Amino acid sequence: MAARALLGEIKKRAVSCPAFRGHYTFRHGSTLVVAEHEGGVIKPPSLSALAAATCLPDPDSSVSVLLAGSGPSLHQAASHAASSYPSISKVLVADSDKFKNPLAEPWAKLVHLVQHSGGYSHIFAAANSFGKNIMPRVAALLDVSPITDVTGISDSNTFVRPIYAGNALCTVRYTGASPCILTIRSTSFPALQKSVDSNEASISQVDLSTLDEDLGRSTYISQSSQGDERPDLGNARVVVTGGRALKSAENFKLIEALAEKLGAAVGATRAAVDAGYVPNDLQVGQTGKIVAPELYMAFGVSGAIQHLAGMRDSKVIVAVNNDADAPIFQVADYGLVGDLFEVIPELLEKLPEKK
Ligand SMILES: Cc1cc2nc3c(=O)[nH]c(=O)nc-3n(C[C@H](O)[C@H](O)[C@H](O)COP(=O)(O)OP(=O)(O)OC[C@H]3O[C@@H](n4cnc5c(N)ncnc54)[C@H](O)[C@@H]3O)c2cc1C
Repeated sequence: MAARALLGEIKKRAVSCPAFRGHYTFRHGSTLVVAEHEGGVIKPPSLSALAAATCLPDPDSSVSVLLAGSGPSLHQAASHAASSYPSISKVLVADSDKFKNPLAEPWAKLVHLVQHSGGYSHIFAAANSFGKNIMPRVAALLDVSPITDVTGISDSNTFVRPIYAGNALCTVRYTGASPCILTIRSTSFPALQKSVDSNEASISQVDLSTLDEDLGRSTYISQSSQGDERPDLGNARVVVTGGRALKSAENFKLIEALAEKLGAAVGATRAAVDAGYVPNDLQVGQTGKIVAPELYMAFGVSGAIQHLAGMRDSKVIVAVNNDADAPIFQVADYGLVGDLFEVIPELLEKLPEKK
């Protein structure tokens, strides 16, 4: 590629990637994205990891995506990925019951196997429960140090990640051996969009004949999550969160009723989770989920630093608290000093019925 065209291509990538913070440097290699799928499509957090992978400023690099599991939905997801996203050059499919559930041991061995044959320079996954479960084990098997929770990419070896519960951003340079393993904060990289142009990435089956038979000691038992009628907390456009002030699981139903009316996901503080009002998969914060919805409504939430770490990137924050000095008001765009037991019933009464 002529130098001018090459530079143009790199600039184009930089412009299309909002989290690209860097200079135009070169790398040589290819990238693997370990992705989750559901219902025949790649899940949104993995699409964010794919978007991040396209931010690496090397026009000659290729992005492969690894999908694993079994059944028709795996193959549907592979065809969909291969035809919908021009930035994907190859889809690798590992079809086996061993990967039906996201258990870290078999998945890590799979990624290790794929890395062995592909020699990727970078391996990406979302920093959600899937990526956080699998990638540290992959890094240990490959004897490299992972960089977690990346929010920005400066160049192919330099990344930005939050520290001190999101109160500071740290720029880190990876100087270890290949591959560079990264987990990506999905809220910092808008999910890769489907293209109207048709794409024909190749689809290949991963040869599992050399996969280690000993796939670890963990056994999958079951998975429970919020009902299908509610949007997923990590990707919802609106989140309604309740804190300790709700006082009981029974009262927390007020938050659920409001979320229902707004078509929102329900969130909770750790204090509300610890008190048993709601299960811990609803916790937002440093040790819970990181969310960045268009609207975040917090009721009876003090705004502890560990909670803010999980929601401060929300576009509009609304807080209702009966203490005018509550720290949540420092990050809120709209604040109401009031009693949530009066405010929520009034909102429920005045908001129109969900269509
Ligand atoms: C290592 C570590 C990790 C943590 N991780 C997380 C995390 O991921 N997520 C998280 O949320 N926390 C986390 N925490 C806990 C965090 O420090 C706080 O304790 C927690 O967020 C407080 O929850 P809260 O706001 O519901 O409760 P409180 O701090 O008790 O606040 C309740 C608020 O409700 C208001 N209030 C009371 N009654 C009413 C009423 N009737 N109407 C309106 N307002 C009312 C009060 O004024 C108060 O501001 C972590 C702590 C540690 C040490």
